[in-house]
Amino acid sequence: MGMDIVSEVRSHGGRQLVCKHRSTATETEMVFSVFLPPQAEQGGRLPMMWYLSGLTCTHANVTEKGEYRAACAEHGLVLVAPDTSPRGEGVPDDPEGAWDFGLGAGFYVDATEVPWAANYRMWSYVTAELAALVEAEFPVDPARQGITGHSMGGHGALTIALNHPEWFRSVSAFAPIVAPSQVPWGEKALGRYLGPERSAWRRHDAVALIEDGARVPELLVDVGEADPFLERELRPELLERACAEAGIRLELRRQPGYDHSYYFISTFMADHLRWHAERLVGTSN
Ligand SMILES: N[C@@H](CCC(=O)N[C@@H](CSC=O)C(=O)NCC(=O)O)C(=O)O
Repeated sequence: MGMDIVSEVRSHGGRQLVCKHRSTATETEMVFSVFLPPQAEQGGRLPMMWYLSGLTCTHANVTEKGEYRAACAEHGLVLVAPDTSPRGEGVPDDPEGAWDFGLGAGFYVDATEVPWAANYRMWSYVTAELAALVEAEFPVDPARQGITGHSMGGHGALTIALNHPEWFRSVSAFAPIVAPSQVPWGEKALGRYLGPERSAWRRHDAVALIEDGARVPELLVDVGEADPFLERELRPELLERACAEAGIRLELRRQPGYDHSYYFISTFMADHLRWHAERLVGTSN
């Protein structure tokens, strides 16, 4: 373990860091960002949020455009934003250079297929390696974690939480891909990373996980009604139906006029963080 701080800036009374480390999961150097709110300077361990990003993103998209720091400082939340794939020399990419697979598109799975399996291990990277590194390096309370994400990262947040509900007290998503097995982005990615046997995809598909019995108590999901990906790739109605049948409390908010961009995400970011803070802050184990 171990990491280097690449940059540090003061913001909202706290510290915005960008860090890098050598990952044993992906066998590459990985970069992530961490916001430490002002409360981190008072000692003690703080509740933390994971933000998982979408296709084409690095840690930088949400760090620069997500507008989360004021809310994190208000509520005393640490926010960690990982990259979305391994990168660097020798890491394979989509053969056609498409933006929905390969670099920037790790889909939060551990690939089993050649040539992806060597580096595309974002499930292990986020859930085990980075989680342990963050706990070792920063004043976070692992008993008070929330998770959110956008689009492919919303898929990651939902599937990680549904596989490990005991790790998270709160789960939300912005415009998530809720059923990758049933949409073009997901069929392409899961087919290539995990192979053609669709039963192996189910633990990486939020709707399939719920159909198979996975449970979280409640979910907050925002989607934009003007999102060009809504009907073909995101399909929130499938999550709505699965949650209704499973008895999961889903607050699905269809936001009129909003698209898929960080203009949408940043509009509702403070609202999500307040919702998480209500479940994370001021409570003990
Ligand atoms: N081709 C475009 C569109 C890619 C895009 O919209 N990416 C989204 C995530 S989509 C699902 O996971 C995104 O977050 N983009 C980054 C941003 O800063 O907006 C492109 O290449 O940009």
